[in-house]
Amino acid sequence: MVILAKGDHVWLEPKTKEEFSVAIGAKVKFTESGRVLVVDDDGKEIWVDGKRQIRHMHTSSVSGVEDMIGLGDLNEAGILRNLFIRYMDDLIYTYTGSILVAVNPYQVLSIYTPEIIQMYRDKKIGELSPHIFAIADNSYFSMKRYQQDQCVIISGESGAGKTESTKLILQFLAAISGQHSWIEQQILEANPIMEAFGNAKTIRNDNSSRFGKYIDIHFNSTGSIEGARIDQYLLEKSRIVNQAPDERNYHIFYCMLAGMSSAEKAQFELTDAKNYYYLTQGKSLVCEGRDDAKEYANIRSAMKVLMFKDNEVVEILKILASLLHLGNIRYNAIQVNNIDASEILDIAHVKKAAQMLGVDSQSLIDALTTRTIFTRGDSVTSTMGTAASVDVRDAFVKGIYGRMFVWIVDKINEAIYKPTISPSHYRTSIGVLDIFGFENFDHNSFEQMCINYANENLQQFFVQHIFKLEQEEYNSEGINWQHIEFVDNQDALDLIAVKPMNLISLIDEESKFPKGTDSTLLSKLHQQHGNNSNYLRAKSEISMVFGLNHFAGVVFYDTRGFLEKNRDTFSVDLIHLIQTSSNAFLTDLFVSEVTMGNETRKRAPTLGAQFKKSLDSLMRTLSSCQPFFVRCIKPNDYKKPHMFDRTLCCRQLRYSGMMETIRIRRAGYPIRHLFKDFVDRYRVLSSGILASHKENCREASYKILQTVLKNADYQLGKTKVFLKDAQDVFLEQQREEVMTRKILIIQKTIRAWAVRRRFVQMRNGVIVIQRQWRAFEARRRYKKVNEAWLHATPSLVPFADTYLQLPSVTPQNHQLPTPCSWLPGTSSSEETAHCHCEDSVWCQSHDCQETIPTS
Ligand SMILES: Nc1ncnc2c1ncn2[C@@H]1O[C@H](COP(=O)(O)OP(=O)(O)OP(=O)(O)O)[C@@H](O)[C@H]1O
Repeated sequence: MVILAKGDHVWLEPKTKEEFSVAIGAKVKFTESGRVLVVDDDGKEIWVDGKRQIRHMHTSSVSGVEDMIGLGDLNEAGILRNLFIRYMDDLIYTYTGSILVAVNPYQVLSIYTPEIIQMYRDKKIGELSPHIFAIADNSYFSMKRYQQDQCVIISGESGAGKTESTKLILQFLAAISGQHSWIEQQILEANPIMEAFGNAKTIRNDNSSRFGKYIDIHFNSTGSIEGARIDQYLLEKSRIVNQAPDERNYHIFYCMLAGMSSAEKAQFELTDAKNYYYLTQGKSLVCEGRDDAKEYANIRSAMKVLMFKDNEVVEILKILASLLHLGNIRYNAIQVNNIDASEILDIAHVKKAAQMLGVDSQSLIDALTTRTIFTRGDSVTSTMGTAASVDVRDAFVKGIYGRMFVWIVDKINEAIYKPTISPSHYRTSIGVLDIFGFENFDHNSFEQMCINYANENLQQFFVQHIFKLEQEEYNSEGINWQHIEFVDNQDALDLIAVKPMNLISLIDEESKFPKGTDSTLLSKLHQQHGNNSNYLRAKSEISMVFGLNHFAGVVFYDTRGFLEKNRDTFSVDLIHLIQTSSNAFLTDLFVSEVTMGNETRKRAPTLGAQFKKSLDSLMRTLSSCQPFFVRCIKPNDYKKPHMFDRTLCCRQLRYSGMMETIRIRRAGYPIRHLFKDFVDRYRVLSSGILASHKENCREASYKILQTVLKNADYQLGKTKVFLKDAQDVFLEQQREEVMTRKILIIQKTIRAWAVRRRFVQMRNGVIVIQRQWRAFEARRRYKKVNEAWLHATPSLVPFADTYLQLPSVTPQNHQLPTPCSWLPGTSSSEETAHCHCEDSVWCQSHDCQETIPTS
């Protein structure tokens, strides 16, 4: 066990090694033989004996640092603790090199005021405390200075604060770049619209974005905003027809029903939210802290700012209303010619939906309850059971909403995107990517695979960038870095989407194959990739699951529903129905399908292919930019301030790829000290080295390294010493040993000095007491003798001459003998002092021969 003293900070290894358990920080409260009492960071008191691993905490981890690259304990535990102690002090932002880690405060902090925006203007990263504004400012500064496009990649899991961070960056850029122009206003106003149609209340986040987005802000040569462009990715469509308990559908539905006037509601034949099946499955109609009616007014005014025409808004509302009416359709199971079929009992909802969609009610009923199959030019119509009918209806609704969402984003882009006038038109941009983080749920489906594929791409991009940064530092310091290796995830990417017969292409192929099912897909995947180390087969043969070894861990995907989700199309009957629609807005949404006719399934690009295409384009854009990374961390699942769930945070840190930064640094020379700091800290290890300001620090550092590490694999750059972890640990140990020895000498000397000083004080005190006491005694005796003499002499005087041969003495001329030299008022610096009194009578009565110590 390490030697510990009260007040020492230590790392306490977890008792059991679970996936996300890491060492916790603790402070020694009490020590006794063989065990110590510590108080850990959660406030728990624990007795630790030799059985539990405990190690010293690096001084940098004790009170936290603003840039975690400077942490001596640059590992998960160190990072976690650093974030924890800062978070508890409301310091939600921390750097890891150039990466900003933002922990969601779940409270409004006064750190985003206009004054703070001004404060962060033209400041380098690290000049002020870490802040999202510092990232925004640096991207703006780099863009202007290097005339290069920039991007900020914001990632994190749901509720971690990505959308808030995106908004803050936009707010900062609008504030510092512009003159409060119309275009800035339009860009900022795009957000409420996108949030209304793409955000919803989930159990993790009351305002969860259910799509990914990339907002590219364009600047002119003077650095003013001249436009923007928004790309959206993978809207969660299943939410429109299905909500988990305590969750809501997209905000727009509730806002619309809460904010519409009665006349407007009557126009769309709408009532209250509680009356719609699509809005009530989660049994959560309201969202705490959100005023849906007020939001509706904001959305409408934002739509005005973004040039949505009144009739377009009406068409959107009409479509939304039609979806709600479609959701209320109930099916009844029946048999037609002994075949399962379904019928719609209450056709009032159908009528309302048909009216809004501009189609004939009976055609709508037919499209929702029957299916047409085309074989060799012939068509056969068959009935559908209730389950199939519900699926068709839901697919219809999802298809309409999904396309309308794309239309709305396009409409926003129409207002805010200004195409370049000529090839010589100067334009640079800052893109902000707010994208779903890595997902691994109990049940993962096709969407999770796409999301995780996107994250694999971003991880690859991130790792390459970080590695590049490392290389840049090594180059600028003149360090040889050739042998540094880093783990990249190219194999996983190859498996998912790059190499021939990759997963996405196999899924695509099977989606287009008429007899393709989820089972046939799974057996093809097994067959093709069964031997790939990144591909995992489920243990049970009947399981519909396969696993992928992602950079952040293994995820198992359930293939049930894969093909249907990937096809992302709906029945030919519905396409035909739309073709007949008098609602131009609706037919416009389906223009590509309508022109494709019966070939939809074969020719329409699948969801996987679309996603891959847009992701490839995104990656190309990002690759041409100078990137900044913001990793948002959700501190707890309860949306509460000052609550830090270590396991949850550890998982996010691992998934965020931050550990990869650490791994890359570890592969090289992770520990760097400026020469000056190195000399000041380790000069005790080599004799004859003075304080840094009196030395040539590079030479002094080399001398120290030679003394302690001899010719080990360390390097000296131009300004820093580059060390391996183990070397740093060894140096620290050596320093501790030397310091312990020196401290012992200092302690010994100080203790001896203190004891000696106390002894001398006491001895001097004793002498004073002795002296005073003896003086007092002497004076008392003298007085007694004197009095006795005075009494005795008058009675003896008459007989003096006759009987006694005494000198003639009278009371009048009587003189006292002189006191001894050691009486008060006399002093001597000699070792011993003797009485020098000449009066023998007096001296004998005072033991004048006694030796008196004087020091
Ligand atoms: N910097 C912040 N200051 C105050 N509150 C914040 C901050 N960041 C996030 N929050 C709070 O956390 C909530 C969730 O944040 P946000 O919507 O940005 O998460 P997200 O990562 O975008 O989630 P999702 O992926 O579900 O969209 C916000 O509604 C807000 O209440």
